[in-house]
Amino acid sequence: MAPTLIFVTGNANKLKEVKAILSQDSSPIVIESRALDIPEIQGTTQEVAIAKCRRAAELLGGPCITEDTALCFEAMNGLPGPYIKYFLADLGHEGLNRMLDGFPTRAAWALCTFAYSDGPDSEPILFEGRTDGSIVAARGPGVFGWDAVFQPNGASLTYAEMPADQKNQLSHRYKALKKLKEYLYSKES
Ligand SMILES: O=c1nc[nH]c2c1ncn2[C@H]1C[C@H](O)[C@@H](COP(=O)(O)OP(=O)(O)OP(=O)(O)O)O1
Ligand SMILES: [Mg+2]
Repeated sequence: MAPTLIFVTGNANKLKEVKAILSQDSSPIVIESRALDIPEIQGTTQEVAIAKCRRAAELLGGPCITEDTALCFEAMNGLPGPYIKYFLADLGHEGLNRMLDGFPTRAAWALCTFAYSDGPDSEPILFEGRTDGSIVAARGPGVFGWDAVFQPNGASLTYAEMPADQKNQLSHRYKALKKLKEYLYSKES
């Protein structure tokens, strides 16, 4: 039996991608979503992910997964990282590009951290996926976050320009979800 998991997120685009990535598999994990507004602390990506998942498990009173996405600029030692949501909201695509003007590199990486908790009394476990690329002038539809300004290494398209299946085969989210899936299946057997 494929496990049913509650994915706590307020982001409809994340949910859509997670469902699409899971459906690439023959025995998919079934996701049910819950949009709870959970405050996010400051700290490393791991600290932010653990605190959010722990709180989600407390609120639900049972097992759940959460996901945190960071966008890290090499020129800034990994910042904005987990704070990218606020940088994007205030600066937009153009402002993110301008942040890197005058720096020697526009290299960046997208980092996805899934957290799994067995319930309110367990410590969340983390699964990370990273895709390296660079920050470019926006190309493609501005539907999902910073997709239009992130071009993975080796690709000629930004995340936003790629067909969904292409992004879902190389993305930070795909790589992290693969590790989570392996963990859940090994736990079952
Ligand atoms: O693949 C992605 N491609 C482009 N943009 C993305 C992606 N994944 C997350 N994003 C954006 C959403 C938010 O502006 C920030 C992450 O913040 P983050 O706290 O993880 O997401 P969120 O608050 O929207 O949803 P949640 O309720 O799951 O915390 O980067
Ligand atoms: Mg969030």
